[in-house]
Parts: sequence; C-alpha cells; structure tokens
Amino acid sequence: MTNIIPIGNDHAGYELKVFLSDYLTKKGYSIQNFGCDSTESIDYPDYGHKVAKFITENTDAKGIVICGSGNGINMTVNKHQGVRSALCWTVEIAKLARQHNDANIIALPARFISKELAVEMVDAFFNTEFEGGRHQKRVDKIALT
Ligand SMILES: O=C(CO)[C@H](O)[C@H](O)[C@H](O)COP(=O)(O)O
Repeated sequence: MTNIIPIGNDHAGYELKVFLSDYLTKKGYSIQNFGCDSTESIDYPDYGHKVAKFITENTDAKGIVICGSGNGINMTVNKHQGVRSALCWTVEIAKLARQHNDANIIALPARFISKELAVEMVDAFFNTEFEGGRHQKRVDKIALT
C-alpha cells in the first residue's frame, strides 16, 4: 500500500497544488509532484499524463489533478486504462466518487472552489472506501476490453 500521493496541475492549479501539498505533507503523506511549478501558462496534458502513468503503475495509489475548470486535466487522465478520475466540486460528490465509482484520481477546478473546500473534498476522497457490491460490476464495465 503506497503512502505516495501523485499530484499534477497546470498554471491555473499551481497555487492550490502548493496549498494541498503542504496540507497533506503535514498529515503524513508523501507527495510526488508531477505538476508545473509556476503560474506561467503551460498545457495541462503535459502534466496530467504523468499522474495517470503513476496511477497505472501503482494500482493501489490515489492521486490529485488540478486545472482551472478541472475538465481538461480530468479528460487527460481518463484516457489511461485503469484510471477513474472524478471531477469534484462538493464534499458529497467526492465521497460518492469513492463509494460508487472507486475513483483513483480526484480532479479539482481551482478557479471555482475555495482552498477550504478543496481540503474538505480531498479529506473525504482519501478517507472514503469503495462500497463494492452492485457498484463493482458497473465499475468493471467502464473499462474497454
Ligand atoms: O480545463 C481546462 C482547460 O480545458 C483548464 O481550466 C485550464 O486550466 C484552462 O483552460 C487554462 O486557461 P488559460 O486561459 O490558458 O489560463
């Protein structure tokens, strides 16, 4: 079971990445930074793919991706087989992403949420278990065979 959280972001997500990385480090997690490290404009796929690659190579890991709306980087990581990334904007959505979808990446829209809400969602995401049961066969059907 890895204690490493891979995190990736574009320029719009840079400040929230720093904030969340500090928060999670203080909580005892190890952060692996795959994001850009400034607010200089860059392209989110160049960073999102790196997080997705980590998740596909570490199947028990869960990660975080961040861009302005959350959509672009969420679309990017979901191109990878085995990645189930959920765009989240409420704590309940973050919990459901784990309980029902067994999401392994949380995608955050940095330009539309507060840092406090981001922390609450990340806490919910990393502390909620997949429920299995009826949800397992649905999750199994997501993957292209
Ligand atoms: O989802 C996105 C793009 O589809 C992200 O929100 C990007 O962060 C956003 O597009 C960046 O916009 P910018 O005007 O280039 O800063």
